Amino acid sequence: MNKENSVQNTDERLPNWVEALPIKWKNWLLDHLEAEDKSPEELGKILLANGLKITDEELGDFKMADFNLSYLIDVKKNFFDIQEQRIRLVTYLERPGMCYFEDMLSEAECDELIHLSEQSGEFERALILNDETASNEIGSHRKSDSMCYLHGQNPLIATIEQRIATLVNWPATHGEYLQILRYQQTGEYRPHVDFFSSNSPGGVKSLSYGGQRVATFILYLSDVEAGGSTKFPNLGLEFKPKKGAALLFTNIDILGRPDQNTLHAGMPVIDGTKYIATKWLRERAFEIEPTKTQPIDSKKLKNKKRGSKSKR
Ligand SMILES: O=C(O)CCC(=O)C(=O)O
Ligand SMILES: [Fe+2]
Repeated sequence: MNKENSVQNTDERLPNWVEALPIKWKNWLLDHLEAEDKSPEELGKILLANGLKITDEELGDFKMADFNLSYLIDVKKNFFDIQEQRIRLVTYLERPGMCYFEDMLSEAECDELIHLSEQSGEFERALILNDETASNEIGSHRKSDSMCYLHGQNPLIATIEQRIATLVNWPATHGEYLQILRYQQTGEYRPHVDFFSSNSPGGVKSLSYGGQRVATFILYLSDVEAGGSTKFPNLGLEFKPKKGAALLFTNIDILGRPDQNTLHAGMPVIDGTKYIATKWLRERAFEIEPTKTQPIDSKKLKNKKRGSKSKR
């Protein structure tokens, strides 16, 4: 085949990321699309495995079009050694993509994160997004306190963000600020989904900050005497909080569409206090202006930004 022609005749139905490929790789891909029974995504993976370098921005819709659990985690492996921590992959589900890890954080890290968060004096009643008004409000179906940390705000946060990023092969910048939640007795988060709807003012506003929440990563910072599990009613699955463990689940299906099967709840705490940290992975880099931030209010985040600069 004439290489020049093959480039000009690019099939309009091909995903956008094909256009971003260097000419040599693009020709290879077009040739193989004709000759083999493989999708562009499968061929794209072969290119990546063979040394193709492409920026995250260019890769954007490739990730979305081909998003599944194996994109984030090599589930053949039983453990991952990252930053002197041996993280054990205990169990996983293909669809929706879900992984349960133990020893994601050490006991000392869990204790330090709880201590730092309590000491900050920043815990406030957690808010929920009102899809219609696009504002964040107190709601009876979310009863917990929350606070959050900016990217790399202190060495512990930087370490945890980097560990998550390495584990799931997703840049730390492409995630929301790490949120800490505290549920006291009777605290709960009734069934909800974490993805945003593109049909509501609230969803559209949230999507404008870095795109969809492609996955949720929950770190369990404490054991809880009774109650407090994370329950997926459509899947018949329930995870009890275990100090240092973590749960990863994808919020979109393999075609990039929000997955209703990810409906989940933080069940009422019956005895004890439940602390978790949540990192939502976004399609793109996440950075929001202090005045637009959620759930902490603007003044606090401004002070935090000043504070974190002077401390560094
Ligand atoms: O508390 C839990 O186990 C789940 C938390 C949760 O779903 C959330 O913060 O979005
Ligand atoms: Fe959630």
